Amino acid sequence: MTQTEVPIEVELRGLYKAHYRFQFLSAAFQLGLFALVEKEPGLAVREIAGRLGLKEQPTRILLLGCTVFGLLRKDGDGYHTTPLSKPLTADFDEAPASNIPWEQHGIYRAMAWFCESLKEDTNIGLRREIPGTAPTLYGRLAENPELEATFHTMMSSVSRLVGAELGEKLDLSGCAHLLDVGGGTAINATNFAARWPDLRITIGDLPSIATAANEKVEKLGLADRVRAVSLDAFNDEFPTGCDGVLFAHFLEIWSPERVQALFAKAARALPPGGGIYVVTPRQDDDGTGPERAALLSAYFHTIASGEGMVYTGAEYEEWFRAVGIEPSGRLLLGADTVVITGRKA
Ligand SMILES: C[S@@+](CC[C@H](N)C(=O)[O-])C[C@H]1O[C@@H](n2cnc3c(N)ncnc32)[C@H](O)[C@@H]1O
Repeated sequence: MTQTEVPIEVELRGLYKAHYRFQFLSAAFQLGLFALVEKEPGLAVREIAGRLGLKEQPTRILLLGCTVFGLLRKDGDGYHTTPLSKPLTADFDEAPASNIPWEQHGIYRAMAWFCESLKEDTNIGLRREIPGTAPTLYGRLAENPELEATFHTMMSSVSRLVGAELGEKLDLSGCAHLLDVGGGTAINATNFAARWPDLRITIGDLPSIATAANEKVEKLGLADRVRAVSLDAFNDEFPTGCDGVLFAHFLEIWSPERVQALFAKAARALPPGGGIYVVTPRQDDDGTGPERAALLSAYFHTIASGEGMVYTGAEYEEWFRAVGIEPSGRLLLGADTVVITGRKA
């Protein structure tokens, strides 16, 4: 072992104690510790306890963990934020901060059912931990408005991260009317509408989301070109009249069979020459990464749907060909998102 190598026991501990790390992070964030210390650098234990409304010993425990994990720096008796915690001191509706409430309230307990979900080949985590009766997370969120708001705050912030780049880089010059399947609260649609002034967009999503999307689009004065309709992508045929179909952060939720059925539906709805655009987290064709593909795959399987995962570009392209769509390229966005494009022959 060289001087710089981490002993195997320590590396393993990082994995089997990972849940403690998250709880320090989450508790400090929920209590407003990072924002407080950013505003008043150098506060000592007793002052922090007073400001947070905690007793002194629990405060010491929290500060100890935050210091150990590099979230705070202790200088004399005073605490300071670090580059790691600074992004968590403001902009709570933006990533990375927006991820923490969702991980705490939506994911954390449910992911403890990962092994059972693998064995049963379905989303046991959702069934055991998220109240309601719907078989997928999206249906169950409609039964839990507070959690639904937490999810959409997180999802919108993630979409905004890649959305601006997507709006800039994806060439929709040949598209007159785009169908945005599972389009959510119109983040992508509003970016595209701004970039392509002649483009019309129809968002198809579940009823409560379509209503929220229309409210947003109206506020932005885009209602003449962007409309959301209630669409159950699996049980309804796609609206006709579109010459492009977008699936953004949607297909990885579902099984290969369902993805192929959606591609067949898209191919039926498109005219010859029509475009198809799949925006998805990237999995390398050789199945070795990246890390985000593994994390999201576990989430889709254990919680979101019990049937999806992050698929490779090669799989999507094979499924395109099976329904008469010719793959036309891959566009990388940020570190780990890809747009896979195709054209109906
Ligand atoms: C992960 S979000 C992606 C939202 C948006 N496309 C984006 O990139 O931000 C998945 C979306 O699929 C919608 N959805 C789930 N099941 C659906 C179904 N059966 N038909 C249509 N939309 C559905 C959800 O309501 C949610 O808005």
